[in-house]
Amino acid sequence: MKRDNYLSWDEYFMAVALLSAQRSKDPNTQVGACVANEQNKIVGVGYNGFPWGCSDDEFPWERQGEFLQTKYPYVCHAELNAVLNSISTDLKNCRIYVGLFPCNECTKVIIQAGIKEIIYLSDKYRDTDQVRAAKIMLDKSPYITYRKLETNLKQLQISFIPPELF
Ligand SMILES: O=c1ccn([C@H]2C[C@H](O)[C@@H](COP(=O)(O)O)O2)c(=O)[nH]1
Ligand SMILES: [Zn+2]
Repeated sequence: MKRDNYLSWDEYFMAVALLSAQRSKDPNTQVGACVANEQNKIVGVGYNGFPWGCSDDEFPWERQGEFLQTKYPYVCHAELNAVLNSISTDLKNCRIYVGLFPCNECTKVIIQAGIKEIIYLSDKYRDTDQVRAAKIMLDKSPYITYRKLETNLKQLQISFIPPELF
């Protein structure tokens, strides 16, 4: 008989997004994104980080202070990276799984890429103008929907210890 406690597709893709977020060097918010196509194949993943060649050790991770001395003008958002890292430029009918509700800039990228659904976990910035603007666009566009991930999972444990050593 097959196992019954396997991950659903939604849980699996969100777990990939959350695992990708673990690559982020952002000390405050680590965001991951995973794009899946209609065949449930992963076609792109990404996390928030500085652009290629911009050193994690040289660029600022500060949140406050003079704008150019903060991370905000430099960091590439997870969703942008997932779309840019994808194997195709046409993501029509794909879904994007994100740990954090996308900002307005990422939302524009997601809509323009042809992605049809956003599945998110946290909406911690719901009261910001960026997320409000994102939702205004999403609510107007007939081509895309969004929903919060429904799951009973609280956490997922991954062990690097081979089962025979338990
Ligand atoms: O749509 C989004 C919004 C934000 N991010 C990234 C950008 C930053 O690295 C962090 C947010 O930092 P705070 O310290 O929480 O302001 O999240 C993203 O990847 N996608
Ligand atoms: Zn964004």
